Amino acid sequence: MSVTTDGDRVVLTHPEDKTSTVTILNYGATVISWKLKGKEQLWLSEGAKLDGSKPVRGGIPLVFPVFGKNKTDEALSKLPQHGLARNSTWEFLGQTKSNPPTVQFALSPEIANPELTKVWPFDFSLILTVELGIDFLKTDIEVTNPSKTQELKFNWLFHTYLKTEDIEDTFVSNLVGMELYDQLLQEAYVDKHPVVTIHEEKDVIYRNIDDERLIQVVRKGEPIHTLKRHNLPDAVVWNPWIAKSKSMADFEPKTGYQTMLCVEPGHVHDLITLAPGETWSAYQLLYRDTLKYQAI
Ligand SMILES: O=P(O)(O)OC[C@H]1O[C@@H](O)[C@H](O)[C@@H](O)[C@@H]1O
Repeated sequence: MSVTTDGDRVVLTHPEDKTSTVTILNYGATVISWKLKGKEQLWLSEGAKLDGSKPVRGGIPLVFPVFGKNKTDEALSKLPQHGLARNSTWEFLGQTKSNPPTVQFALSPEIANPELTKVWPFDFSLILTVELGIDFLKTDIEVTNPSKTQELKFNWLFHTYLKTEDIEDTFVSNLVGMELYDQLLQEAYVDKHPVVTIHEEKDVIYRNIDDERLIQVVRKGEPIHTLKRHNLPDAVVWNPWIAKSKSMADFEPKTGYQTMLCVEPGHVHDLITLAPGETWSAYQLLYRDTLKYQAI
């Protein structure tokens, strides 16, 4: 059986390779594990709450309708950091394909976290599609504005926590020449470094990255993760490092920053606006590839 439901979660197993699996929590429709030939690809805090009491610390939390804290849009500014998708229980719609195993989840105001839809009273329909390839994981999102009268303004971001054996031997490539906004320095500049290395807290938003750039996480010359994006022009690179890790109660072990890196594809540099009845879609594709250094 390539798809099984087990209480609060759904597990996909690839029919041609039982060691490739993905586990999705109904809460937040959060991917909490992706094993590629038995090897875990995602980082999940040992202190992550999986009971719906707070967003999952790790895996692939979903960020909608706001990235971070919005300070300008009257309604969005009332939502907590990163919005309501990751702290609402989504509806499991079922399996759409058996090979590669593919499932869908849905979220709408009728079932979203009522505390949050109260402060952000907009109609929306989200469909998340998760496809487990034998050597890839694809997460697709479709956002529809069902309203007949109101525009829908939102951000979208896949808050992907990637695993690495050692962050100090790891770099991110193919972002050279891209403009970024450094959330710690609170300034924007063009990144001229050939690769992105992590040796302190890193919290930067790369903006308007060329679609054809494959973002690669490389450890000791080996590309351990390759990220292909569609309709997601921005990417956050985040590592909390020592002090920030200590400040997050659900970030465990406290040395966990040494074995994780968030590379978060999204549309966050401005708000997407959907007219009544319009739909927007995007995907992230995580897979193994050879080294593709694109100094475009
Ligand atoms: O603790 P949260 O709400 O999951 O956010 C974690 C991090 O998420 C990142 O996307 C942000 O750029 C960081 O600023 C933030 O600290």
